[in-house]
Amino acid sequence: MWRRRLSALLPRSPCSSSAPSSYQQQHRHILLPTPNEKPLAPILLRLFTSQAGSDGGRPFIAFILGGPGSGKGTQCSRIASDFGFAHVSAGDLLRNEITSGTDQGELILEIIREGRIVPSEITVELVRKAIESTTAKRVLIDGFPRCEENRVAFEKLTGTEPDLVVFFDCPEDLMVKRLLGRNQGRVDDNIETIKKRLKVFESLNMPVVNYYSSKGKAHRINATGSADEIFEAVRKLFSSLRL
Ligand SMILES: Nc1ncnc2c1ncn2[C@@H]1O[C@H](COP(=O)(O)OP(=O)(O)O)[C@@H](O)[C@H]1O
Ligand SMILES: O=c1ccn([C@@H]2O[C@H](COP(=O)(O)OP(=O)(O)O)[C@@H](O)[C@H]2O)c(=O)[nH]1
Ligand SMILES: [Mg+2]
Repeated sequence: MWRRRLSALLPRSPCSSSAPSSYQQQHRHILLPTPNEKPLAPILLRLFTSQAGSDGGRPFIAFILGGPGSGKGTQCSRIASDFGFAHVSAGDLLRNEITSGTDQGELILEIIREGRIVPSEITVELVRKAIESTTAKRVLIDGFPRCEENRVAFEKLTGTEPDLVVFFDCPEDLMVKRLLGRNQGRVDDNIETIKKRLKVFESLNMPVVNYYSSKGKAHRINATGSADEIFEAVRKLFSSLRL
């Protein structure tokens, strides 16, 4: 099921930026069913949980979403060590392509430098391979899908949907502050690129969160406290899963 041809499956609309409407900007939290830190659909969740991670089938898959600097990577490391998940960071997979100097590395660097979204053909393949090559029964996909086209491409290629989606909700000023203090020498952690990434987040990432919210799969976590405080909410959510 993982080996269908991706180019034939991609939807027509690419992941290009378009400005969010002022309604979307002002009401993005309302688009989520109920802002809370509890599972929105425990019954559905159990249903999916029982289908994943067993008998050589696919692992349990959790998409971890949120704006740049919302703390996805930080919380994923903690979930991985406390709940036995493999941590697949889409951004790290793309950066590995750059550092290993693959054919697509230059294109990826250019796109990341500009805060845009790498074509689905590239990212979905990297994510699929990472999921396939892990022996873990539970996998966190950190920072993917980044747009509706990514989501559709992933779901068609793999024939599967995530079992769980976590959305780290954080105000922009806090995300900017964290990114400017990240100090990892990233080409995209400068104020010009950060502004572009925030626009891309609102216009292209949020529709993915809203899509999964409408299906009762997305769980909003308030990402404003300390990393410890946020992880308390995360721990509650993951403890409630039947893994
Ligand atoms: N709750 C928090 N409070 C303060 N700083 C944080 C918190 N969570 C993460 N950070 C820091 O903010 C920066 C961005 O966090 P990171 O986990 O890389 O976010 P993301 O993967 O969403 O971009 C990092 O330097 C990280 O150490
Ligand atoms: O599925 C993905 C994940 C990342 N990126 C690119 O990689 C950058 C860094 O992503 P990462 O998730 O590492 O950034 P974070 O949100 O964690 O700061 C993004 O801005 C995009 O340019 C992408 O195109 N598709
Ligand atoms: Mg990250």
